[in-house]
Amino acid sequence: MNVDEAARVPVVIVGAGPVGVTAALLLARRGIRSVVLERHRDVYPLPRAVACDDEIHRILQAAGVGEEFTAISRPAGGLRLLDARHRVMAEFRRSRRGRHGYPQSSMFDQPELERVLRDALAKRPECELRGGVEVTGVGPDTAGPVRVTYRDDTGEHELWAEAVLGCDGANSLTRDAIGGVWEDLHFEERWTVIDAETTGPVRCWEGVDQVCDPKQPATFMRVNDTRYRWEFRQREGQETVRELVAPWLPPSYDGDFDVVRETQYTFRARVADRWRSGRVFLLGDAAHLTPPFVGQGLCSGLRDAHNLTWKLARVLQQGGDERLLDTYESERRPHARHVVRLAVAMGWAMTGGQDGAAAIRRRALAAACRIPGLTERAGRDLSPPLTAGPLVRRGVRRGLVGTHCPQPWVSVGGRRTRLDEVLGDSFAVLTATGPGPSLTALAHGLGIPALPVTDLGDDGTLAAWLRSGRADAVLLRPDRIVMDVVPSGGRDFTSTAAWSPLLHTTRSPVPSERTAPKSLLRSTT
Ligand SMILES: O=C(O)/C=C/c1cccc(O)c1
Repeated sequence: MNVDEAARVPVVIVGAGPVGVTAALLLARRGIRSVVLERHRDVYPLPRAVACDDEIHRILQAAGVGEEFTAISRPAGGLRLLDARHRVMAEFRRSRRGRHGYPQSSMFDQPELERVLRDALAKRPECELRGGVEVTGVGPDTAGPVRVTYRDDTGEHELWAEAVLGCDGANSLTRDAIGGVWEDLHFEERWTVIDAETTGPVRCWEGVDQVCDPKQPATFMRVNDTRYRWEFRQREGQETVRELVAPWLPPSYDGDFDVVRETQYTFRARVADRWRSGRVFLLGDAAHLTPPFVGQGLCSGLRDAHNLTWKLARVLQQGGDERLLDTYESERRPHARHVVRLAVAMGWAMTGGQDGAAAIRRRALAAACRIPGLTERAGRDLSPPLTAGPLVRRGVRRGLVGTHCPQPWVSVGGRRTRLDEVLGDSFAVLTATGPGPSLTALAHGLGIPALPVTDLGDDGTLAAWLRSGRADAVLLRPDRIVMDVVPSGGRDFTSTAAWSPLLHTTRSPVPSERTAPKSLLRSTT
């Protein structure tokens, strides 16, 4: 293999959409350089994704743009299912303060989010964005660096990367390059998506409405002060935009109403059958396509970026165990598949059948949604715990393992901040009371903080959370997912022997931007 040394780069990211740029930022904050290759020269100006959940806001915090995202987003009230006459059948309320420390659901304009991400990228010396280029080849993936070829105005070029992240969307060239094919989860419908600006009195609430009318299923939401999104399943002899949106406007409304975008989409439910070949990975729409009915398409992509980047950084920079990389697909694929299936189920509730049985099913759904607590549980389950694996050590009880640690505000050294800022970007142990000698030794050996939650000055969230999982301590991964627990009354983690080899590295870590404060690391000695 003839590798041009001047063209070597640790990571090539194909695609500068939100997933690709977030991945670049997350790698940069761990000191990993990347080149991002993008077809368009600038941010694509039209709206697409409009919603995300609090886990995603926390990921954006990890990427360094949490506050910027707060500034361009607004908390959303939740999701309602309406019948054909727009009467509320069920309501899934979202809190303004979710477990991740942010509103459980937020609305935003995708070009604004992309601008925030690109501005952050431009400030990173570790990242280089090459816009206006067409990627022409990835791989083949053999031992050693992966060749990526691309074309621009000046001709053909190549890069040699330690790893390639294919964030190149539904028609991914990277997916083809690794021989990935779609698994079809059986949903395919043509919908019209309308984004409009108006200062008129649009009939709406603070969340998303799904109109469960098999004759004309529709989605509606307010995105910001003057921007609205409608989605309608296409039907024979479709009406004009003004006819379609008429039920949301006063009769004979003749004020301002500007259609920012009207487009036809085929909503599909698909998951790629493989997400990785050697050091080539698929993320975002290259790996999964989610109908938009639960607002999770982009969320899944950003979860991919968060899941993969800490593992990749550990392998590339610290000589971490290659088996860490196997866990990307084994953790993310079932999770994304679950979310796609949820979206399909929602689509079914909105569109499924016009016969008597379908009407009864819809009434049963509405009745079920009135059972106290059910809608909250349904809301939480949008992002299920990770399935068990080498980095998710689940024993007999499911408990906290595979779930996220909540992120309350904490006070450390007189400074009030969010928990993740204190824990840093590495592993961490949280204990209900002071860590005993064996946990102290373990944390010290791994160079990670071991913190009694009683020292963190939060509002009791963390202690209550540990109690709820009957855990005396948890081992948190860098993505803040619980990897293992010390059960109440136990002395040690349930399966240290199984996971500890995966945590050891052959090189000392390059300090990440969010290294836990020295004072906290000292508390383990
Ligand atoms: O479940 C929620 O809070 C939001 C759901 C959502 C968001 C955006 C678009 C949708 O069709 C659903």
